[in-house]
Amino acid sequence: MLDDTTDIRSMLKTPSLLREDAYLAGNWVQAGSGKTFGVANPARGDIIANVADLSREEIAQAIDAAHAAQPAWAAKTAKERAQILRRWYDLMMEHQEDLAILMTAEQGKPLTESRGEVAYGAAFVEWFGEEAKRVYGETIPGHQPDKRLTVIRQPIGVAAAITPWNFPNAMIARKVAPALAVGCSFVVRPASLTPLSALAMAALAEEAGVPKGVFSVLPSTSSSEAGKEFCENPKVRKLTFTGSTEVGRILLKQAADQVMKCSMELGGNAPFIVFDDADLDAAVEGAIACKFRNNGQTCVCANRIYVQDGVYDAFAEKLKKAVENMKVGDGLADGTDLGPLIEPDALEKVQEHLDDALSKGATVLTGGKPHPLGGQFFQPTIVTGATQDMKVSTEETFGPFAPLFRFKDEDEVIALANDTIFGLASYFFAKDLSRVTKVAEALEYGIVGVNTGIISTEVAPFGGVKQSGLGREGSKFGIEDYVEMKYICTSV
Ligand SMILES: NC(=O)C1=CN([C@@H]2O[C@H](COP(=O)(O)OP(=O)(O)OC[C@H]3O[C@@H](n4cnc5c(N)ncnc54)[C@H](OP(=O)(O)O)[C@@H]3O)[C@@H](O)[C@H]2O)C=CC1
Ligand SMILES: O=C(O)[C@H](O)CS(=O)(=O)O
Repeated sequence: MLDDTTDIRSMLKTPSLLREDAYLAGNWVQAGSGKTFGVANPARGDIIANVADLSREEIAQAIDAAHAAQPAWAAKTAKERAQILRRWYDLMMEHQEDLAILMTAEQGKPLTESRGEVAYGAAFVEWFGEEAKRVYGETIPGHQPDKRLTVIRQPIGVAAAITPWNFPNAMIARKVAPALAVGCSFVVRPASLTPLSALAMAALAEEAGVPKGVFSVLPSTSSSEAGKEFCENPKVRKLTFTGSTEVGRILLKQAADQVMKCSMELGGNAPFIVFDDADLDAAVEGAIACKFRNNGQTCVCANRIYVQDGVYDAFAEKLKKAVENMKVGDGLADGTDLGPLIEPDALEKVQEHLDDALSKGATVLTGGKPHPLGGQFFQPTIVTGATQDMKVSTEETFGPFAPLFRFKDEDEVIALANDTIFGLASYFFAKDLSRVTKVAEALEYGIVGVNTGIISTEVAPFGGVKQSGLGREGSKFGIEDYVEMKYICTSV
């Protein structure tokens, strides 16, 4: 374990961005119970902050405030809301370094990735500030001479969000930005492992002029209590969740009682396919980016790597060389490519998938055990001889584990790739135009990366099919989940 416990606050240009109070109805408050919970640095093990641990009653107070503040926020013009969102974007980018340091300190990803995530999250705020001004309606030719038909789109009301630890800024920004853009109010309960990024975002939103009550960040250790309040409180009109499919199911069941509008960004199990006509160097570059971003802790990362027989050995050798060049270490240290896993359970999951693969005939090509740094560090690992009966074929590893599968032809690999309950992201590398067209159409996924391992951008619709989710986030489509369509039939 690294023993450097440099105080994170001293690393910040604006130390006040490290907030330990909750942001509730426009006020910075401690929990009424006085309870707090520790936020650990996954690389060093030390506690870097003690954050207010709100009760369900306090979460309900934030919902009341959001409900009271929403009409005035919606009554602002789209341009007025857009200007505040633009100011928020500018502030996030002005404080990018501090937000990145806070993110690496609480989540572990390398500082370079944290900087990228801050810019990615801010880009949603910028994008939806612009989209705010384009929430158009329609007129429809009347069905009778005296009828005038119009369709308008209005903000749905109070939106409530539960977000994961792996992208503690962008997963909130991807939700709060469209919500505020159209005139909704928004409350979020961030993952208890990573509340600091969310609280820093709130501090900048407050500075940007988001009115009191319109946006609340509600840290708590009882995620189930927060989820129940969000699903059962009649003032909440919309639930948006990013996290595992398992928890998504729980929330959907809870939300059913109120027939609540839900957006679900859930788990994945991405296939990454290398055909024999692929540019192998590009495929290796794509595999590194896709598999090892955030140390493999992303829902869109390659979970299964399928390589056509003719290029299997060449690809494996090239990938091995690239992986062995990656530096494992503290995300705050220069040159780190791979940080720690978020918590001990995550390391155990990687070990479990590795052990299962080895027990079923796989062979370690590189890595294959916890890293000498100890703690939550694990060696980036490649195994060959992976087969469809292994756990990694049905479960998300969420770590630096790359299993290589062989395949013979297109039909075989499409069947293998689609053989999962998930359908979020998929990737393949090939040159033949006919093959690219056919395979992209045949993959049962919400997202297909062709000759690239990174697909994430605010301008495109992000989301899954099958049990990877409901709805889309980002792009012009992302705003739909925060408006209700109203049909007006006027007799003249
Ligand atoms: N499709 C997508 O865009 C994404 C999907 N994911 C998926 O999420 C998983 C990893 O993230 P992880 O955070 O561990 O996922 P979890 O689903 O365990 O947690 C996600 C969030 O839900 C909260 N939560 C857990 N149980 C409940 C409950 N019963 N009611 C309400 N909230 C609850 C957690 O709180 P706490 O942890 O504080 O207890 C956390 O804030 C992977 O499967 C990954 O693929 C992650 C990110 C993006
Ligand atoms: O949680 C995730 O894994 C993110 O949705 C991935 S991305 O949007 O950063 O690609």
